[in-house]
Amino acid sequence: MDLQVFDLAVARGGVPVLEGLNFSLAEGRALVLRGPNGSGKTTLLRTIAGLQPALEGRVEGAGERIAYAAHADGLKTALSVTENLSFWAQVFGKEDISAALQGFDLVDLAHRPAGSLSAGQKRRLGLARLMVTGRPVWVLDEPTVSLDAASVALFAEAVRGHLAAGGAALMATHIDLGLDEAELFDVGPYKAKPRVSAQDEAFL
Ligand SMILES: Nc1ncnc2c1ncn2[C@@H]1O[C@H](COP(=O)(O)OP(=O)(O)OP(=O)(O)O)[C@@H](O)[C@H]1O
Repeated sequence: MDLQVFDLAVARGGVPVLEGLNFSLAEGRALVLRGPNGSGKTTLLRTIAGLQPALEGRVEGAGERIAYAAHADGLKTALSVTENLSFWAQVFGKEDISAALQGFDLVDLAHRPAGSLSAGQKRRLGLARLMVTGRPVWVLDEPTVSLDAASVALFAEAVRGHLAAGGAALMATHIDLGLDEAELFDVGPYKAKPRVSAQDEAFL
């Protein structure tokens, strides 16, 4: 099932930021949102993830098919790496966390409390959670923040594996992930519709 966006308009803080968006994302495909700071990528991803309502239009193939990773890591600091992943696996009705531990090079950190990890290690753990959700559509907001080059490569490999298994990924990122198979989607600035007063209307 494709993720599909039809004539979508999204707003942040009550202010429209993007409109007229149409795209679809098929199984096995990745789509990278590009656009300058403040152009509305986060707002779009939040809307697709169901965290805020659309202003106009609709999204299909989302809902419970989505695993969303945002700027906030959402980790439980007192729990170990293993406990964090097991907790999330349970939430999604899964058990096996070994692929996630290995995929994000967390085996040697397995017993460390999440709160004691470095920024990049925390980010790796946050992204590893995607792998234990079993959800097919990964929606990722700036997934590589704090990651070094080796960790970016691990992340790209995890996305590749997800796509190969029939998953899909929609992400906003300013860096080149080296995912040649990813398509690009440029989000443009919102163009406010001209306001026409009743007086002007008389002349139209
Ligand atoms: N909580 C908020 N309340 C009001 N306006 C907000 C809020 N968060 C963001 N905005 C504004 O909404 C617009 C879109 O922001 P958004 O975070 O979606 O952009 P972005 O493309 O993800 O930016 P970046 O590349 O910097 O992460 C910006 O003008 C921003 O200032």
